[in-house]
Amino acid sequence: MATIIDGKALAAKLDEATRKRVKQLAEHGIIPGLVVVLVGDDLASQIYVRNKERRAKKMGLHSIVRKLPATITEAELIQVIQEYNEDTSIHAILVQLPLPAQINEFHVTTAIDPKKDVDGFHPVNLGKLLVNKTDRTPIACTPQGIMTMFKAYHIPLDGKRVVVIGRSTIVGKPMAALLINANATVTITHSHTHHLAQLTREADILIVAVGIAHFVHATDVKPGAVVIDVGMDRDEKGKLVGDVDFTTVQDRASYITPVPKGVGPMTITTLMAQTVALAEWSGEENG
Ligand SMILES: Nc1nc2c(c(=O)[nH]1)N[C@@H](CN(C=O)c1ccc(C(=O)N[C@@H](CCC(=O)O)C(=O)O)cc1)CN2
Repeated sequence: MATIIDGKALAAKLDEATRKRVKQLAEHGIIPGLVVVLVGDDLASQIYVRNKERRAKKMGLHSIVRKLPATITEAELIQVIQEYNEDTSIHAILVQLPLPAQINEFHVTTAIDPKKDVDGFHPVNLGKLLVNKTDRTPIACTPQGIMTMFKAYHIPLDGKRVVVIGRSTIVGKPMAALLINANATVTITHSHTHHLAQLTREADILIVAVGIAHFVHATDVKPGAVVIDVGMDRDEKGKLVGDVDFTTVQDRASYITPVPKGVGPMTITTLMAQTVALAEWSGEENG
């Protein structure tokens, strides 16, 4: 039976450390400022943004949620981002994804000042990650949160075979770069990958970010593998479930993340920590 990686408990522990850093910054008159831009009325995004706002306030951050209509043009949205690029009380800018179809995600993420890009999606920050120059560089929160889980649970990466299912900019690609930088042997797979199960069955660590409920079954997993579930799906009864069939896979894996209370809380915790880091880095530059 696998050890369940408790993302919620780990997140609470890390939040404590971040809260201490917020207090230290306050002694220097700095309150880390985070703006979350929410475009449109996607229900899941509204929930995630509300959770982020709650956590930010609990941490003592200066938190703004900027809600914009689904009909906004790309140029108007970029103008809003520029407003926050110039606002010295804001250290971190996050545009909640997905965006409405008329807006090009790349244009929007590129409009964010790389020094305020708390999501790490700006090409400058992604590029630094790729060349393993990550000092003072924000990194995509979900993959970074997963790396923190590996460290906390003493899961070795050096020389391990890792299979990532999913090639998104939010998870798959930065996850692969982080793992390569940690000397793992990484295979990224996606919807066009042939014979996927052959690959997943060879993985020491399997990271699943595909967006399909219970996509991975016990027979897809190597006995003793570490299984990380990034999915946030609904089953036929509307219950929140992951991309991994937890009930059967937990008997085969050595470690497994649940959904909820696995990777999700670590994403928000990493967002808080990175907001504080951006404020610290900006304070060092200005002081
Ligand atoms: N700009 C970004 N947009 C999106 C990101 C992102 O990292 N940056 N990631 C996802 C959504 N996401 C954060 O925005 C996110 C999703 C879920 C959770 C979470 O804590 N989930 C809970 C369950 C919540 C529930 O009950 O619905 C859990 O797993 O326990 C955190 C963050 C897409 N957009």
